[in-house]
Amino acid sequence: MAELLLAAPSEAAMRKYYDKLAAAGKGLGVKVEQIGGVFGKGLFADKNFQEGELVLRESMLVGAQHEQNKVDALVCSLCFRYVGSLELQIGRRLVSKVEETTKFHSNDDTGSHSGGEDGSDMDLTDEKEGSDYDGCGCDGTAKNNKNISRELVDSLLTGDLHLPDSDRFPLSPITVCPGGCSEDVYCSDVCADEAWKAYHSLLCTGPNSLCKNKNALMKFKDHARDTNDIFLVAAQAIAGTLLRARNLSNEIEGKTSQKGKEEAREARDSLLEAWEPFAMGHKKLWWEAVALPDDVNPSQEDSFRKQFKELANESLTYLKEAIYDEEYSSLFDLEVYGQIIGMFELNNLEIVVPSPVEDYFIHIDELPAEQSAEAAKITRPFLDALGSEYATYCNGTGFFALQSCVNHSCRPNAKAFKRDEDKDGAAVLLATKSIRKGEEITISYIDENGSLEERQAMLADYGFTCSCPRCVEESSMKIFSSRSLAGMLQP
Ligand SMILES: C[S@@+](CC[C@H](N)C(=O)[O-])C[C@H]1O[C@@H](n2cnc3c(N)ncnc32)[C@H](O)[C@@H]1O
Repeated sequence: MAELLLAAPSEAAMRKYYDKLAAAGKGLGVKVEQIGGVFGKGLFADKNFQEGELVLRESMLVGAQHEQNKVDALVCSLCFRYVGSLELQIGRRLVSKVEETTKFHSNDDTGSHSGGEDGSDMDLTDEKEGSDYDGCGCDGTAKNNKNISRELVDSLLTGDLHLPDSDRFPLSPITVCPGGCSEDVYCSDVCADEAWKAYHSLLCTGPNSLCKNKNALMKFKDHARDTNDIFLVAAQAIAGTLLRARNLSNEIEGKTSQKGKEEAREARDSLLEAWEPFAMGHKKLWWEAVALPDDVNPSQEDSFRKQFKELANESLTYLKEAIYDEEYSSLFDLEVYGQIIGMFELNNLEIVVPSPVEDYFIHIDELPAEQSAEAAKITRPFLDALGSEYATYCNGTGFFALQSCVNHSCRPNAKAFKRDEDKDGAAVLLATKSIRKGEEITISYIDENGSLEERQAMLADYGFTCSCPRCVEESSMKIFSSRSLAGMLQP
């Protein structure tokens, strides 16, 4: 049965799936076509696009914010929109800094802040001469930061301190997880409900979770956080497929009363249908897809790949303990797990959502001089305490049905670009030149300004040798010129 999940989909199945997406209004004006050869399938224009026009805006199928980014940005777990308030976003970031400072300067007498009575002209920092982070063992970027008191940070967290003009940057109030876990928050009931139905009901560690072994689930999550958070995205794919397959089976069961063999066939058909979005993605086993880092000796390649396989096996063992379902056992096959993660490795999109915190400080800076100076009396200490990290964005990784079909070109006609209205985790592509109906839509996975050799080296990390028209032209020019040179050198 696992072989069925691992098999490449037929062209007819592929066409049916992408036509279904088009009928559902996904990717208006584009279509997926089989190209063949090294290119596999690609995304094509189904109408003419002008330069600068939106080509694609698509929500992710599965995805997660990077674990280490969670303190920098509190976002909806489903759509990645910032939530809460600006004060909360800033306060959360500063808590960890205060903790770091307390840890490393626990013997310092930094005192409490000395503010004016009304708070309007107070010096909000706890800065002490020479008390910057220098030499405290924090990371390099923190060296520019200035200290701030825990009380002030708390006033941001509790909402007691309202920053000037922050209401111009409203964020959606936090919607908590319906399962009662504190790991995931949402921007609305709609997102909370969608995530719950799509995968979270099985991956929630809260009291209402449908996971049968929360202890194992917690171990699975800890393992992913300690090793590679791509496992968390893979778990969404497995849990989502499982939930969809169960629902489809229930629907069929409702229509028929046949038992035995028929039931087994229903389970298989439901699983294959539920697996469809992942069946379509370009895949390779993860431990075979990861590029060999420069610092690993090629003679060690086998053991390097074995370690990745072992890591995937550990992760899958925990996940199995947590949510295994005998009826859909093939979903928990190591090769299937390896293919899912490999698919993310080859197709994933790094998601970046610009921060309202950055927009806010820019806004304060750009206010008329007097207003800006007045506001800065309150905001400057927070900006100083945040240091260069004030502009840190939300980032994560996601898998998208249509965007994952876009091939690379060193002479692309589109680019991934977030417009002002794209303050979420959607994938957005804009045309960088006019694109005619029927033309393939391509983006550059790398900085395409380098030489042929530089580009090929960068693309080696993506696991393929580029065969785009520019590379083909430049390679043949190179062959031609080296042949001419050889001819000239011949006696
Ligand atoms: C994100 S996927 C693009 C969709 C893919 N062609 C498919 O069939 O699903 C990236 C993979 O497409 C292939 N590919 C994309 N651009 C290519 C290029 N310029 N030259 C050769 N292969 C390319 C490589 O196999 C690469 O790993």
